[in-house]
Amino acid sequence: MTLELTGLSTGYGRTTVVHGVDLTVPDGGLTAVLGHNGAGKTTLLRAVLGLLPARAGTVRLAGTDVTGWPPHRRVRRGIAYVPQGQQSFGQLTARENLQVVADAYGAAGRRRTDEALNLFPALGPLLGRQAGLLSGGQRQQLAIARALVTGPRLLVLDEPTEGIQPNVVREIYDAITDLSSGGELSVLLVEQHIGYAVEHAGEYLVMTSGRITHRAPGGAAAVHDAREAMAL
Ligand SMILES: Nc1ncnc2c1ncn2[C@@H]1O[C@H](COP(=O)(O)OP(=O)(O)OP(=O)(O)O)[C@@H](O)[C@H]1O
Repeated sequence: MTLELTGLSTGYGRTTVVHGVDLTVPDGGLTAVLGHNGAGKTTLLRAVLGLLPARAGTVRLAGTDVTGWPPHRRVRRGIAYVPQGQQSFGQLTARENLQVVADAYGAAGRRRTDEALNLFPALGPLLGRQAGLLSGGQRQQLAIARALVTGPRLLVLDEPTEGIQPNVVREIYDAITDLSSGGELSVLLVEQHIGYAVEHAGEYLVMTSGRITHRAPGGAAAVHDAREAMAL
């Protein structure tokens, strides 16, 4: 599902944090937003989800202007959001974390649970373990798997590899790439760590102090330029 932001501004109280952002995630595409701490990346995602109102500009999903829509309506339209910090229900097992979502979707939920577990095979042996006892990387995989059980058409990921060891980062990116290359799911990704994100992105954007200061096609050859743009 395409996402198009035009001139999007948002913020908190009297402070505008995100200024006039133009961004597109094409159908089945992966767009990455890079930026240092405090650049406004999470704030941008909150406006995409409708958790913060737009102060200017528009948010379009599959061509529909959803700028005034509340979050639950956007979710019904097909957005799934995985916030920063590998959140899960810590007291529940990994299996129960998936089930609470799957139950709302009946047979489709069960089928999508199986698909998500195929995508993250490391979770299989851990299903009986309390989510709070999983490692950060395992919890992140569980959080993405749970989002997938909703059957999204646009997956919004906030720093999915923060604090996660490199081999697990690779597993997570392999899964994300599998998903977006299937053509049915679009991905909007926020990252501080550049390598994998730029390599896998169709387009990447650098955000500095709430503004997009650089944008270019992604790919392995683009990683060097992205690092330079981030260093400016
Ligand atoms: N709930 C809030 N109320 C007021 N200001 C906030 C709130 N959340 C974030 N901010 C401010 O908005 C600015 C952007 O924060 P944001 O979390 O969007 O940055 P970020 O690029 O996602 O950073 P990080 O990479 O550290 O997560 C910061 O100056 C931050 O202090």
